[in-house]
Amino acid sequence: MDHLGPNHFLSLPRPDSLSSTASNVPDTTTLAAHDFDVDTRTGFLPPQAPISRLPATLECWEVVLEDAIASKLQLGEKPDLSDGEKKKSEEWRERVRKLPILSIDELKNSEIALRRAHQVLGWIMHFYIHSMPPSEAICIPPPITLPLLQVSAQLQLPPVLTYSDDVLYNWRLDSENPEELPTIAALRRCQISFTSTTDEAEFYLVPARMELAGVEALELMRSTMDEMFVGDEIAVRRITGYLRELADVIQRLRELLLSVREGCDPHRFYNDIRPWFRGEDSQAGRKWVFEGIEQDPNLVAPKELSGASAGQSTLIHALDVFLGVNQTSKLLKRMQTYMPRHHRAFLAHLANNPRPLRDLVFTAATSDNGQTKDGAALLDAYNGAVMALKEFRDAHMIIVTLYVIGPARHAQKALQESGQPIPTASDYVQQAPNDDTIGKDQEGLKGTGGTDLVQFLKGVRDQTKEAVIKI
Ligand code: HEM
Repeated sequence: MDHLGPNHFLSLPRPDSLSSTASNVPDTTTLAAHDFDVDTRTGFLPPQAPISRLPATLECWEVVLEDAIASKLQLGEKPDLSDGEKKKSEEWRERVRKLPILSIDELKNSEIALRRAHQVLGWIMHFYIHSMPPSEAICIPPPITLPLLQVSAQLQLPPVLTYSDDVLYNWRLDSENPEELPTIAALRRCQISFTSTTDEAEFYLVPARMELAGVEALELMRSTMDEMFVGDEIAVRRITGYLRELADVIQRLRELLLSVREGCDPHRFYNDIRPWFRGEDSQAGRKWVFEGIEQDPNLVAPKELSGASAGQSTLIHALDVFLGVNQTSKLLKRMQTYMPRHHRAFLAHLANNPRPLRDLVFTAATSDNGQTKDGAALLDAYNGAVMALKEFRDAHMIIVTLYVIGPARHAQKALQESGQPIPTASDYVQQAPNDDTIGKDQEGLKGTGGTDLVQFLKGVRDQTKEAVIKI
């Protein structure tokens, strides 16, 4: 934490979130709610490289994670695992079970150390679960259960790898200078990965670069909101300009998204990388049992755990909220609970804007019993930004087809030919039980063509398009 200024809110002593009503504890939560942990230069990414080591007393977590990476643990579901690989993986899991149960008290004063602990413990847990043979029950041992659940409670995050663990706080710079800000060009290395491949690193770095490109969008949102406060004719003209710029930024986000094809091979991604960060809800009903949870009466067993997804990127949700796109998918909403709480607060702040952009556009475009020139230009700029977001989602569907649906069909065909059981659609999309958008029909969920995933993404894309204002 040394590199953050002493007045940065993340440097202040943090209250124990489980006992924040104590009168002698400084309440920094209000302060945090004002700051939102959004940097004017780096947006939702932290301005300085995340720490890469926990305090010395927790070193054994770092070491056991390093071991997993160095020994190239394989997915337990791989059909062609050698006896040596199986043994190596069982021995590593044995080491995890024998770890001491360590206290997290030392971390409680540092948001940044807590983040690293969530990341390291989450990564160990995913290695543990997904290196197991698929026939075994999933029991997470107490040395992981207790600190992971305690750290997660402090951060108000679910005890599972999230987008913040694998993207927001998972990069490093080549520079020796800890003050150096990340740039799109400089983001070339991640901190932790399952496979140590450049494909996996690119899968994390592409969205990180998008977060940086999105800083301009956040700035445009802020300027727009300032102008909306004024609300006169000049403000309308300025907002028109900002919305045109916003459409360009979204267009750049689209190009960056498509650039994932340059560094990440779709079949390697689908077969070797993606299975590692599956959550409990993509495990065909295999429950995750958190052993030892009863040892801490403050802990509660999580109800549902989805794997990490860029769907948890606050930036994309912020674009929806700002433009007034009415997203009704419960899955999309649920993804917000996987975001850092300050970023969730940022979304809530945007959503509670007393002067919604759409209202202004509608009023300006319909005033004077007809379209004024300025009103018509604003309407055009607004619709342009909405359509840019729709085109971003079209591009995202191309990526999902290339990286998930295509390889899934390929794998399914190979399985059919080999006579083995066919996977369910839960392999393709994180399920939200009773979600309004996906898989109402359980038969549909059992389909193997990824149709539910397509329906979900199409639904979100179509709702974006519906935000276009027609007068
Ligand atoms: C190879 C790259 C990618 C793949 C394979 C992929 C796959 C998926 C999948 C399967 C979903 C459905 C929900 C889930 O299972 O999590 C999803 C949703 C989503 N992804 Fe991606 N994704 C990729 C890259 C990205 C990037 C770089 C971003 C932007 C930072 C992004 C943003 C989203 C968003 C916002 C959603 C929620 C649906 C929406 O708002 O349109 N994805 N993605």
